[in-house]
Amino acid sequence: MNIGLTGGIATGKSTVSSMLTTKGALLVDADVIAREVMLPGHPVLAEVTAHFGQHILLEDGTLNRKKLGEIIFRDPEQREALNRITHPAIRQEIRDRTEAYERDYPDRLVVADIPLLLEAREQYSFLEQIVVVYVPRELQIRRLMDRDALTEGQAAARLGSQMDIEAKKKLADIVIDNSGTLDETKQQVDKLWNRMVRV
Ligand SMILES: CC(C)(COP(=O)(O)OP(=O)(O)OC[C@H]1O[C@@H](n2cnc3c(N)ncnc32)[C@H](O)[C@@H]1O)[C@@H](O)C(=O)NCCC(=O)NCCS
Ligand SMILES: Nc1ncnc2c1ncn2[C@@H]1O[C@H](COP(=O)(O)OP(=O)(O)OP(=O)(O)O)[C@@H](O)[C@H]1O
Repeated sequence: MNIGLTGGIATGKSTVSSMLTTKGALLVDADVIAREVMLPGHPVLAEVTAHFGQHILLEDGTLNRKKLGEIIFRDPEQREALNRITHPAIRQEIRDRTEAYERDYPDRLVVADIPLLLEAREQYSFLEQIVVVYVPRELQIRRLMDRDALTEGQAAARLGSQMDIEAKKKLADIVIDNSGTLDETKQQVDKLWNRMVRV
């Protein structure tokens, strides 16, 4: 039993996924996997460095995330190049971990938190229900600016790197509206839980 949890940048996926894990769900987090493939020694980081150059590394050989982010959030061609290198490995790992959890824990709900799920829906056909965590664009920009101390321009560039949140909402099986209080979001999460998990 699984769900794919998605939304736009800073719409509240982590907030919702932690509410679900508190209730007993198992989490597969695409951002965590994306960080793992960028660790020194991983072949994906080697390929990224071969494409972008040594200057995207810090002196200790780890990825300079700020620098790579500055390149790929403003240049669509470079972003696509990065996606072509990183996404196949990230997707495979998400699928392997989701299926392993389902096999080992058949009674638990497995939540795969994947920011770019709907940008590549056909690659994620193993996910049963798509849950979109939604807030209107203006609130998304404001929360992103506050959380990551970004200017409005930087925040808008990040939003522009992803499918629009209104389009994602239309593709959802289930929508969680996170524009209210955390308590209001929690109530929707409880409802989703009761619908998915037979206790
Ligand atoms: C570019 C990188 C180094 C920037 O790192 P940084 O620490 O600043 O951001 P972080 O990794 O926390 O990502 C924050 C959010 O940005 C968005 N985002 C990240 N990469 C992308 C991308 N290629 N396209 C669109 N949005 C993206 C996601 O919503 C993500 O949740 C990093 O995001 C990265 O390695 N991206 C490539 C892998 C990827 O696509 N990850 C996202 C989904 S699996
Ligand atoms: N209902 C809410 N009310 C107020 N602030 C909220 C609410 N939900 C989330 N936030 C805040 O908004 C920001 C974005 O939330 P969160 O980090 O969960 O988003 P995300 O979708 O996981 O982001 P990313 O795409 O970058 O991984 C955080 O600073 C979080 O504390």
